[in-house]
Amino acid sequence: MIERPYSTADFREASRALAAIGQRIYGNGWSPATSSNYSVRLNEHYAAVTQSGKDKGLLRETDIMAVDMQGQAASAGKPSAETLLHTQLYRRFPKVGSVLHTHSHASTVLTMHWPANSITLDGYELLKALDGFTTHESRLVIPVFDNTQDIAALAEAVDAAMEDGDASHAYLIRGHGLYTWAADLPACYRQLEALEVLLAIELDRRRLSGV
Ligand SMILES: CSCCC(=O)C(=O)COP(=O)(O)O
Ligand SMILES: [Zn+2]
Repeated sequence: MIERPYSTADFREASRALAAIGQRIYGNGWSPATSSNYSVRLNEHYAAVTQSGKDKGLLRETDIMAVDMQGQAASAGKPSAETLLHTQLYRRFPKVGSVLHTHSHASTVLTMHWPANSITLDGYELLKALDGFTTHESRLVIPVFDNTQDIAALAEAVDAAMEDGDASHAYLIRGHGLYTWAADLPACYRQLEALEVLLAIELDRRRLSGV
């Protein structure tokens, strides 16, 4: 029997959980038209990630595969085209256990209409859903990176920004979407939900105030 470099039970559990969370995220409208990718760390060297091009509203356990931390396939399937954006986070932060990426209406409009290189969420009670935030008197600065089809270059740019201390919980890619990460999948989903709702609120506020 061939020994896998990760536990089969961990891979099955991660696949089951990712399929369920994908359907939930799709239901919120944040992963349309096969967009988005999701992952869970299996151990120091491997992660479970969505295969490329899967319909997230119909996501099944068999749509998940294993990759190493260089983004290379470690089980059957074609990994997400954006796998390097997941493995960059796992490599940089040993305590990160899950990464979720979405393509919401709010993140797309906010980053396309306003040319700023960051979006600040300030004073919201819902910020307390994020790890490390204990009061509404808080501020989260979310960096915005320009979109590119060169995912390796984008992963390097994100890594360089993190070396400078930017991007504590999430970052945005202009006209593309949101990446967020946390210690495990439930915490990452909670954070994603808070951020997507806050980005939608931020968009509404900007529209109402005509800025
Ligand atoms: C149809 S969305 C374009 C690709 C993308 O941005 C995305 O999130 C999905 O890519 P994947 O390879 O993970 O399916
Ligand atoms: Zn994407």
